[in-house]
Amino acid sequence: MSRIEVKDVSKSFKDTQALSCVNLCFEENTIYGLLGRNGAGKSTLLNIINNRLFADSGRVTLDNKSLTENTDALSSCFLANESNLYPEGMKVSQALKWSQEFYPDFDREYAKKLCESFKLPVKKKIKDLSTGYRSIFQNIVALSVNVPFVFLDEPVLGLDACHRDLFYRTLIEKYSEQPFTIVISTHLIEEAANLIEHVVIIKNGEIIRNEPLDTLLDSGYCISGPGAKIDAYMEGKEVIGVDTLGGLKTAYVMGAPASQLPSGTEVSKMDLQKLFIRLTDGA
Ligand SMILES: Nc1ncnc2c1ncn2[C@@H]1O[C@H](COP(=O)(O)OP(=O)(O)OP(=O)(O)O)[C@@H](O)[C@H]1O
Repeated sequence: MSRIEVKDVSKSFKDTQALSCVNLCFEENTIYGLLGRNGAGKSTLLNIINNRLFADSGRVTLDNKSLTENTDALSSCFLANESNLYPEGMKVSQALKWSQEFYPDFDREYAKKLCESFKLPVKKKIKDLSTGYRSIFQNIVALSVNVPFVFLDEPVLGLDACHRDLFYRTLIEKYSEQPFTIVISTHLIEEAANLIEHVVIIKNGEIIRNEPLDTLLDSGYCISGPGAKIDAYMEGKEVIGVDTLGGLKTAYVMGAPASQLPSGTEVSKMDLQKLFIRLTDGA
C-alpha cells in the first residue's frame, strides 16, 4: 500500500505560523477533503507536499522516500493550483502536448475529450483564459496525468454551477474506473461532501480533525419534526444550528440521539458544513 506521510511539518512566514507540527497520512485510492477557513494553511501544506515550498522542519515521504530529495517519488504526485507551471504565452493544445513529456502516463486523448466536454478553447493562450477556464484547464491536466496522488487546491474556483457539476461527475467517473488518491481543498463543503471519503480539517495551521467522513458525521445528528416538539427536545442539548421550513424544524445536535425520540420526529445524518462551522469558528 502506497502512502504519503507528513511528519512534524512546520512552516512560518515572518511572524505568521502557517503550519505547526503537522502530522498526517494520505493513503492510496482515497478521496480526501482538506478543509479549513481562509488562511488556515491548506495551500501551504499542499505546496510543501509537492515540493513547491520548503518546510522549516519536518519531512514529507512517499513510501518512506523523501519527496524533497527524490524526483522519482515526486513524479507520483501532481498539484493543480492557481499557479500556472506552463509558459503563459503557450496555447492550451501545446500545453497538453507538453504534459506528455513530463508525465509519461498522461492520457492526451482523454484530455482532449474533457476539453470538448468543458468547451475549453484549446487554441487560446493560457494567459487569455478566463478565471473559470484556467481552473478547468488545470483540472483537465490533473485528471489526465494518471499519477497515484493528485492534489487539487480549490479546483472549482470560478467555475459556474454547470461546470462544477460536470467536474464532480467527471472526477467520480474517473475515480471509479481507475482509483487514485485525490486531495481536494475547497470551501464549497456542501458540494464536496458528496465526494469526500476522509476529512482533514486544519485550523490555524494545526490539524484538528483527521477521520473518515462517516466517523466525523457520527459526532452529531439532525433531528426534524414539528417545531414545538423539536424546541422541547433541544433543551439541555448542544445544538449547533437550526433550520425552519414552515412548521417543520431541523436541529443539528452534537452527541448521540436520545433513546426515546418524540413521536413524529426523524433522525438523520449530521451536515458536514454545519459541523465544519462549529469546529472552526473563532468562538
Ligand atoms: N508567501 C507568503 N508570505 C507571507 N505569508 C504567507 C505566504 N503564504 C502564506 N502565507 C500566510 O500563511 C497563512 C496560511 O496561508 P495559506 O495560503 O496556506 O492558507 P489557506 O488555508 O490556503 O487559505 P485560503 O483558503 O484563504 O486560500 C496565512 O496567514 C497566509 O497569509
